[in-house]
Amino acid sequence: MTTIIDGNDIADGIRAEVSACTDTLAESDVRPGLATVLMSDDGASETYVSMKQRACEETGIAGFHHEIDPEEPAEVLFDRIEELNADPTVHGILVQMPVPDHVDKREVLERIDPVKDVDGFHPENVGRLVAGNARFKPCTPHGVQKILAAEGIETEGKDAVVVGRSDIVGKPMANLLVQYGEGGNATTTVCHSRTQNLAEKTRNADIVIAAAGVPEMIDGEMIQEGATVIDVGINRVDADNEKGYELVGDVNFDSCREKAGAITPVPGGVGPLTIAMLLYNTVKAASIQSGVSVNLP
Ligand SMILES: Nc1nc2c(c(=O)[nH]1)N[C@@H](CN(C=O)c1ccc(C(=O)N[C@@H](CCC(=O)O)C(=O)O)cc1)CN2
Repeated sequence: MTTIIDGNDIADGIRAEVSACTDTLAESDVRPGLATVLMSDDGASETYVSMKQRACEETGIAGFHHEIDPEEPAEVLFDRIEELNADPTVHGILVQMPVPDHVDKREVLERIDPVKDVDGFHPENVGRLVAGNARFKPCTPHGVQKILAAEGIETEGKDAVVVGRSDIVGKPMANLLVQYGEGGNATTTVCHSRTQNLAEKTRNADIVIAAAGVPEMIDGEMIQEGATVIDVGINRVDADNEKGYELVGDVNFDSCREKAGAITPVPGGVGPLTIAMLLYNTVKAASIQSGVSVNLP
């Protein structure tokens, strides 16, 4: 029997833990604050930041939303980041990706104060993650670890294949899987657009994590019987419905669902965890900056 993993259910559990932490912080008059910055008119990005702001409201976090016209020069964004770095009511700063082409993404990430970098993308936080001393684990890969733990899926000694090498998912995911400790100790292969014989690699994997941004690229022929299949892809494809699009993952769900031991759907799989882990990191940032301890599992 294949387990269809319910990401909303797992995310709800984490949100409840976050709410308990905001209650603890409130006893010391600390209210975690998250600033989201959107410099884009992409519909998906607008949806994600409004979901993040709503999630803040629901868990006792103060949300501050900033929009910058995507035509503005990069300096406007850099100045805003500097203001947010200096604002003591803001514990976490998130610049929604992607930013416009004329803005250097790396410079954006480097300008965010690393103790407020709740995405975990600043080079200092990337270095800490690789060194095995993470401050903020990037939200989506951390969410995948939470899914595996919640479903009792062991990673130790298992063969894991990550398909995709993005800074947001692929690279940090592989780094987490090779760390010592729970959710790590996996023999990890990273595949990407130049990988030859991809199916040969994925077919040997106990755990396949698809994060390439290519709709339905992993099909049933590419996985082994009983494999865990985690679909990180969220692609909008044209559809004849009210919205004009539907969401599909990087995994062909129908072709993999019978063969997999466990599989995440899209939507309702990894996506909700991305938001939940952002709240988790925001509470952690508030705890670090205020010196008030919270119980974050
Ligand atoms: N600064 C960042 N930018 C981006 C990140 C990130 O972690 N930090 N990740 C992605 C997108 N993303 C968050 O921003 C994200 C994607 C999907 C979801 C989600 O909950 N998806 C739902 C479906 C939502 C819908 O209806 O469209 C699901 O899968 O069930 C949350 C966050 C890129 N940018």
